[in-house]
Amino acid sequence: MAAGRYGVFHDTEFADREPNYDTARQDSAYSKDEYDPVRTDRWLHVRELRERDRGRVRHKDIKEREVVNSGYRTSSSRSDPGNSDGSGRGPRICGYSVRIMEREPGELSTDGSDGADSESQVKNNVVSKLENGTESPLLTRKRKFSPIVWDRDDKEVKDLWKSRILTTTTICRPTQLLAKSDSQLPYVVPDEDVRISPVKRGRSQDLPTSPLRTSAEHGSAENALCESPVNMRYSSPQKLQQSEDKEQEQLEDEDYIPTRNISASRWAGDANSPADEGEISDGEAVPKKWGRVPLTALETRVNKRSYSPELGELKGEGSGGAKARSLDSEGSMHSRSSSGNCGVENISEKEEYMEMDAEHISNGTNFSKSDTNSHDENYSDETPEPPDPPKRTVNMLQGCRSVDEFERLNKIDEGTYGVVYRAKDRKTGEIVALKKVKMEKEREGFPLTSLREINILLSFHHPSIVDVKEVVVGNNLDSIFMVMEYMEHDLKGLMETMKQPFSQSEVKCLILQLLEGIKYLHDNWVLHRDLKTSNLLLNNQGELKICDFGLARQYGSPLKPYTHLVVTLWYRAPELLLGVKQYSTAIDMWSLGCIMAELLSKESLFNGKTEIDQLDKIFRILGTPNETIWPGFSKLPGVKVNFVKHRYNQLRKKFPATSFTGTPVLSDAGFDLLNRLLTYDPEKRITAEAALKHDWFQEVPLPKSKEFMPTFPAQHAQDRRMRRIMRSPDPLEEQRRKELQQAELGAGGLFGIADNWTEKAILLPPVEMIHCWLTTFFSYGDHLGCILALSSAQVLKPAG
Ligand SMILES: Nc1ncnc2c1ncn2[C@@H]1O[C@H](COP(=O)(O)OP(=O)(O)OP(=O)(O)O)[C@@H](O)[C@H]1O
Repeated sequence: MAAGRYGVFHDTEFADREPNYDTARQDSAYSKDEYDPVRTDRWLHVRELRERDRGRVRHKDIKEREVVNSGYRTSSSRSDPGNSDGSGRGPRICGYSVRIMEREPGELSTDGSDGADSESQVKNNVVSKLENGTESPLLTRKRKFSPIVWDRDDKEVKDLWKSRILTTTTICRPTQLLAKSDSQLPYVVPDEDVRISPVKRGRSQDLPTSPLRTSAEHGSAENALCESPVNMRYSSPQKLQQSEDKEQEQLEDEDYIPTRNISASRWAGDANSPADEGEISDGEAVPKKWGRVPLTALETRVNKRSYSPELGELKGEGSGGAKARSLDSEGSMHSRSSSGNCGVENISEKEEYMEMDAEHISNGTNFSKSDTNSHDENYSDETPEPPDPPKRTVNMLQGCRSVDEFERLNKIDEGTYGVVYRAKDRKTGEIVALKKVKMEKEREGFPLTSLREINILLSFHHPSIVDVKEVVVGNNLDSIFMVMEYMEHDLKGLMETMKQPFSQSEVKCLILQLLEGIKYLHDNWVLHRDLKTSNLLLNNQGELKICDFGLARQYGSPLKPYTHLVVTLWYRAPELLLGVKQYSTAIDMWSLGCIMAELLSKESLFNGKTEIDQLDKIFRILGTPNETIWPGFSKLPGVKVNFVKHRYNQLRKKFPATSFTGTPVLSDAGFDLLNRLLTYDPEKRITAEAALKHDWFQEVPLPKSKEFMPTFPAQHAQDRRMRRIMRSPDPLEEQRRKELQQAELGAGGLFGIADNWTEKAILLPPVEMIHCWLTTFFSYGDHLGCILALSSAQVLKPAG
């Protein structure tokens, strides 16, 4: 038995808790030395070095991608990864040697099949693979992607960027950014020294070796492009360097932004092509679909001085970037024809583009003669201080689809950062979810939470992570929508409609998928930081997907201090509640423990009203921690008050092994997993990787296969949020409702005034809604829409 966590509590309740520590991350193959930044004589050497290293990195990236994505491509299908018969049976439960016992319908058999008629087939497909020593792709997945994440707390970043961020922001896929030629760059035109993101360059070198590091230390220009999709005004490199240094001094809670290795990104590929799935086809990934440029504002003033080293890089290797560039060449300053057809590759354009790029590379000058402030010129100059850069106006919206191409069906839900609609793609008929980024509170630009979310979701691709297909703009040109795959349910809403909680085998199916998604995130150095049942989506194919990456962020080693005000209270780890700022993946694992308990019992485990109350609720059930079970506990910032000493862990009472009273039951193995997830000491808390291998998933009842998961009536027929308000006594929800109703009064509609009215009305409790309808019913005249809107607003006021 572990000496740690529950040492002071009842022995019977804490059998063998020794955590599994052999789950250290696998660092990438990149060595530190290999990517030491080129610091001196930048522009005399940087191109040469970059080209040389580029080839080397690219080669590695492609190789890694092939390995990594070959697994994920399989798993990105609707069936489980590794399931070659497409039956959805996953390979994750491997190597069972369990007796066939009573099984729930759809429960996986001991060989990982679900016991359906194709059991033997699955056995062949899955088990033989394992016998051959081939691991599940999910288990062999290595950290690969490096999304662009705003790495400071929002407040900090905002303060820092106040003087920099324009009121408009550009959201681009990395390939789109790269695709821009010098003169095309309306986004960010960085210098070697101009770090657009609020990153401390020096600190970023503390990072473990990884593909992230590769690009972080290489050409900063391309990195900056990717790091910062925010438009900014430019000062001279020196000025910026000075201000940057100042900022560095000022910021205590500094984070780094490990920059991405673009060639490792799936966005080097085409969303439609195999490359979208991470495959490199003929050495070239074709980002047809993402040739569009999702932008938020019509016009943005940017620095004319530009440099785009990624152009040569991508072209040189013939990877997807070349085609992306040809697509994004629309609207460039080279008077390339703007076909408006974003999804069609124009070969001649591409060739022309490449020629220009070659010239650019060989001559060391910008290929646009008009771009007098080319990067090269600046830096080949003995005096690096350039004249104030001329500004230009660029149409930012070219190539971006309009939200009008979607037919709005209904509002699904409204969160803090966005309103989510169900909509239909008019062209394809596909049902999607549109998440509108809330802009009204963001006077200074694009919401950072949304930037984070878009960056991560566009970068990541995993069956357990909701897929963002593209970003589209609204008619006002100041609204941005994420087009996501549509999921029928979220687990919170679903459980509210269920009479019985999920069975153990169903919970196993859900938790396994969740663990796979979390493992993927953690392997890619991302913390979700807001895992909760309402952020877990479920479709009628039994697939679970994590959504809402607004609080997600990258982390590194050594850990940096981050804000502890993350994670919805009920799912917040004790170290966060106690003010720890250097936290890591364990915070997500705690949330997962809360989610597991909630799925089993259909009730939230710790539903505190305040942070203190939350801690109290945790301590009451798990016992009050102490130095023995959590070394360092007494020194935590929040441990100033004397907490009531609860000596016993009561968790087993909540989840007994057997029950005659309807209390949810949990086997010893299941209870062990739950305990390991809810371990106080974050160092000892189980990791996603270890949890995936936990015995609970290998004992009967086995996890249900996805296709045998129960289906539920679609929730989209009504506004999920309203339904929750009506049914849920959740005080947090109530508070949220009030805030949202306030916000609604000032919020503009998505599809015009009438729609706005609908939106407002639908948020109202029934009586008020009826009142609203009556009011508007008697309205008349040409300005009906306006009257309706006003009426609804008036009715809404008292409710707010
Ligand atoms: N792809 C999707 N398909 C269907 N429903 C979705 C989808 N994405 C989100 N939703 C619904 O919208 C709700 C809010 O979405 P999301 O959590 O992304 O917004 P948010 O503003 O970030 O919320 P929060 O306030 O929790 O941070 C979810 O709980 C879910 O019910």
